[in-house]
Amino acid sequence: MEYIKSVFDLIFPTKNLCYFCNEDELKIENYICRSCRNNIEIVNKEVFLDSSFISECYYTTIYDRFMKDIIRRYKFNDKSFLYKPLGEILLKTIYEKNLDKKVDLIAFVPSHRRKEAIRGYNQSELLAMFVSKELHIPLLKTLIKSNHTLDQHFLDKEDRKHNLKDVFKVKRKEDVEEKSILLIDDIITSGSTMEECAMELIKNEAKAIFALALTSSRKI
Ligand SMILES: O=P(O)(O)OC[C@H]1O[C@@H](O)[C@H](O)[C@@H]1O
Repeated sequence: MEYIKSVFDLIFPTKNLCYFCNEDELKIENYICRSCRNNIEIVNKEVFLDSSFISECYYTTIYDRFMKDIIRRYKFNDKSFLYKPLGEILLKTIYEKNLDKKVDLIAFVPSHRRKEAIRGYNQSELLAMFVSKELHIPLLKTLIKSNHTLDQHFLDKEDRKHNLKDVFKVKRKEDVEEKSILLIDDIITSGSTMEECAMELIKNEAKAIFALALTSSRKI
């Protein structure tokens, strides 16, 4: 029996490892341990953006020190594999708000190809891919970021709007026409990123945009 367990551990070395804290634990659920699960405050909250392009906008967890650290590691410390537990977390809001019943496509906030080349991945695309696979709803890849811009987190609210003006483009209008789309990002702060993406999708005759982020540092 011990022998079989050792062989199993060799084949699946990360089976009981928490993706967040790396501890070895038996009660791993959705890739994370009980203690890390307890540290995440799921709120499934609606954000009111005063937008003519977004029908509903939500975030899943409170932006506390724990979440801030997880997102920092996911985006800046090469921990792309965190898309799995974070994708599971997003699904909670999707089911709670019935977003899976409301949309035809899953989209993500694109990053500029230069930024993606440096980071090696787009964190929002990985989340959207995970959600698309779980829900069996097609992934939309037609929204692109055509210019390299300053990172939003260096800017104040007013500059965040101007920074992204006209940078998102739909490559093929026929991909979005008459479609209801779930747009995914990691974090909402001012809401400008979601708004600019949604505007481009609606300009290309998408039917409705539902926005969802893991968390929000916006004061509402
Ligand atoms: O546009 P706002 O909501 O202010 O800022 C959020 C964006 O800023 C980036 O760091 C995040 O990845 C997200 O795309």
